[in-house]
Amino acid sequence: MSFNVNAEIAVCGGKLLKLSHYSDVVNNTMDVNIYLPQQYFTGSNGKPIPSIYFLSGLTCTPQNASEKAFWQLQADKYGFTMVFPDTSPRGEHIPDDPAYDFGVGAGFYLNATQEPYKKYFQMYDYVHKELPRQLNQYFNNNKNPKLDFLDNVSITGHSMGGYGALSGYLQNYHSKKYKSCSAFAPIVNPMNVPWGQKAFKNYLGNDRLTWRQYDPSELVKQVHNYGDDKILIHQGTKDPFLNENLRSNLLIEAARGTSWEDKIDLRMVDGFDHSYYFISSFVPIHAEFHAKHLGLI
Ligand SMILES: N[C@@H](CCC(=O)N[C@@H](CS)C(=O)NCC(=O)O)C(=O)O
Repeated sequence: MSFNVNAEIAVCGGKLLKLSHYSDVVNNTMDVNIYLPQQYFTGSNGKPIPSIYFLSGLTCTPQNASEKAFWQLQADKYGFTMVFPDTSPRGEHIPDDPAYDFGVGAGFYLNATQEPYKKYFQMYDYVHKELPRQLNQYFNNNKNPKLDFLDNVSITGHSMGGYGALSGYLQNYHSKKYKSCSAFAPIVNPMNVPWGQKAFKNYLGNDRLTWRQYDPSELVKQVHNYGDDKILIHQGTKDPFLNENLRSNLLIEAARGTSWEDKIDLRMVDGFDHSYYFISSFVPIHAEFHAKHLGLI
């Protein structure tokens, strides 16, 4: 398994690598950006450098967050690597939809079971399994890890990617795959909102039972929080998608009476919209939250 280095860009104290590689699970070439913090170059006291995976929202490539979220300053401050995966496979041959909310740029971080999507849209296995394995192999040659992509890792994301982070964290909660999870303006209950219903119906079929394995508001009822773990969420009050598609209060309601009650720290922030102006404003708080769980502070 190998990566092509398409660009190596000096940012803050480290380097942003724009990579592409072949994914066997999505049967396609995938782009991914990695920010290596300054500690990678100056030394991290012999400890492997942990990673945070940032899952982006609808229409995004790995570039949006790399250019506009300002994670790099935080990565240098605490000493973690950032991984920015793409939101779907891309290319003329990838089944798409005329609208921005489905198909290319809208993989919804799940494993499609329906034609014609299932051959390529296996984004759950890609993000949570194959990509970390391939990164480990490429950067560490499977020994003496200098960069930790597998064990001491956390996950976050925005909008569709916020849902992807919550869903992936909860689905892998019992194996402690992720040390912590946060989200910016996530779709918290995809089964019950238009963006999610369109995606789940087309990728997973009409049987709503199969949708539940991915829905954060269902997963909080199924997955027991045995470790007093908290999830951090920021949501802007002037987000144009809040009332129809994001509906963050539904997660709080779903968690009521479960082991996640009072464990979801939803912070409604006055006047913020859905954009990277909003995301970048709260990245420092999320960075500190994850840095604590990754043992960096
Ligand atoms: N108005 C957007 C709707 C989609 C959207 O707002 N996407 C968010 C994620 S859900 C985003 O991050 N867009 C790219 C950006 O702001 O850089 C479009 O049609 O492109």
